[in-house]
Amino acid sequence: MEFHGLRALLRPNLTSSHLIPSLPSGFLPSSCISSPHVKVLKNSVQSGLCCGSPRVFSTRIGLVPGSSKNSRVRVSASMGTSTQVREGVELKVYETVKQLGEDLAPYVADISKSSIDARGVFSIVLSGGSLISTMGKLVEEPFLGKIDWSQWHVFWADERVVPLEHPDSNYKLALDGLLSKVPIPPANVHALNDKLKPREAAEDYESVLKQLADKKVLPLDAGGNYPRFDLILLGMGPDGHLASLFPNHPLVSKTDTWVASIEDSPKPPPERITLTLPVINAAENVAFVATGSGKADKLKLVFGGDLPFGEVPAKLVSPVNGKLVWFADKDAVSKL
Ligand SMILES: O=C1O[C@H](COP(=O)(O)O)[C@@H](O)[C@H](O)[C@H]1O
Repeated sequence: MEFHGLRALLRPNLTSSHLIPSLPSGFLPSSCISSPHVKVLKNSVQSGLCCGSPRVFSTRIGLVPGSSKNSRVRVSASMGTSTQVREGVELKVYETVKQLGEDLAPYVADISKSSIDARGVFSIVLSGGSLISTMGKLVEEPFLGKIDWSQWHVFWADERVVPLEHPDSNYKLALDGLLSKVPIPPANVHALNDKLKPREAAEDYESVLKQLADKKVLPLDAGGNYPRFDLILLGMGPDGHLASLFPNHPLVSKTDTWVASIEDSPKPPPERITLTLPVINAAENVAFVATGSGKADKLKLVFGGDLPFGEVPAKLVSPVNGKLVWFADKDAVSKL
């Protein structure tokens, strides 16, 4: 499918207000965030005057996630800053992975609280890979005691089709690092049916989501087409993939299902299931966690100029009616 046609399909509500306005200073300053590690800068990002940091990363970009083709904006990131790249898209940069984890925990806890206050439940989608190790603070006080874990519903952005106790299982990774340490009702942890082949497993996972949509645990988006998760947490692979949506793979442009299967994943194991891109873009909140120099080349492309569709799948994440936050460490932004 041709790029603009697909983008319109993925972003049916796209209006000019979703596009980057011309920004004289190259970024949209916003009010300060009460975080020990992150400050939103006031027009001083590029000089590196804030936070006493001499190190400034910046890149001239043409098309940030979801922007219009003609938008031009400079993304700058220095240590300890939060830059509003455009309306609804924020980039937070940390000196260390530990500091990133200390900010990720209150971010998740705040969305959990506001979702439970508003709807009585919190739907959170996890990924595998390096993400889980950055979530460790959540199982410590004050978060452990403050979060209403009984209302959490946990899902996966992607899962490897292996037994749930297999070391490659994203479920096992989350169970060992997070879920076994918090009192989430087991019935609210929505894992892959590991007795099924990839295609059947994807269909089964989609039917679980649809049952939860019928029970109003998962609301649908404005068009009634896709589930609207409260929070989707994603990692980005060194090749720019997210979930199990790999560069230039046909699954990147799949829009007719909520969950899809893949049997030729370029990253082992080859058999997986994954949420499709429009489901990710229907979420209320999406956060990427990208750490390490291995992510730097692709992060530069995510915030850089136009690319052929699907070359860097992470670039296509742009919630239609939600917020996107990138949590990155200094190594990941080293090429911005
Ligand atoms: O295979 C996968 O990789 C991505 C990225 O992992 P990372 O270790 O580079 O952060 C992950 O988000 C996905 O869930 C997983 O299945």
